[in-house]
Amino acid sequence: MSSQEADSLVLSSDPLHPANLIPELCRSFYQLGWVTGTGGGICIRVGDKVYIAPSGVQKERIEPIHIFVLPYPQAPASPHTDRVFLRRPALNLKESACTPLFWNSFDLRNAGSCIHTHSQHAVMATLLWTRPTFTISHQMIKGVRIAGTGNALSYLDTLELPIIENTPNEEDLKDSMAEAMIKYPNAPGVLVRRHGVYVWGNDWEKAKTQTECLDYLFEIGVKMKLAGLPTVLNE
Ligand SMILES: CSCCC(=O)C(=O)COP(=O)(O)O
Ligand SMILES: [Zn+2]
Repeated sequence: MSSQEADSLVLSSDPLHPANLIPELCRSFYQLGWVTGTGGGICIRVGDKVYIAPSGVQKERIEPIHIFVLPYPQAPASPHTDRVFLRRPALNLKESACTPLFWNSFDLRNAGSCIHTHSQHAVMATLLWTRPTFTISHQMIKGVRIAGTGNALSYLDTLELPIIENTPNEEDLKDSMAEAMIKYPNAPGVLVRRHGVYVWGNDWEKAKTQTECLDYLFEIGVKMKLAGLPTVLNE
């Protein structure tokens, strides 16, 4: 593929093209405090193409020409096997370090999008819930989907979200995230202690609304815990 053809994968006048959406969504996530200080982000998969932002850059200033495009599926990359790209930015950029974790959402949940936030609500939740899961019930948040079923969590259900331990080694985080996703098939996301959360959806809209719902529940859950209130009734 020529570099002109490769660039055409990220240049579109359609505002809903993933290469236009990722910069726009990252700007709004920055306003929410989800991608402060370069961490966090979103990837979008449309069929056999995955669109990913660069690593370690101000996420609120990304432009379409900064977006990486990878084929899906592809053999898992390791330090010894290079990742395959359909398009790389001309600048000296590297794809998001979250790429292996985003891949978990495609491989294990057939996701069309995955969001990673460093929201302080998520981080506080991982500090106040010392067990391996965050739990909350009896909240009028109707948008939380039970992964795999598409059904919404009801007022009476208890949301249980796994918390994995953070590690400086992203390969370890990939494996423990995958283990948590297998152990908690209904969970719509995975919290990472002292770090943030990964949330996925069938498409970017669902990943975004899931993340909004979960962030609301983290925030209110943290406030309830700090006020000495139980977050799960009849526990
Ligand atoms: C184990 S993933 C470590 C990277 C991370 O958590 C993060 O938020 C960095 O994101 P980037 O897209 O800037 O590589
Ligand atoms: Zn992170």
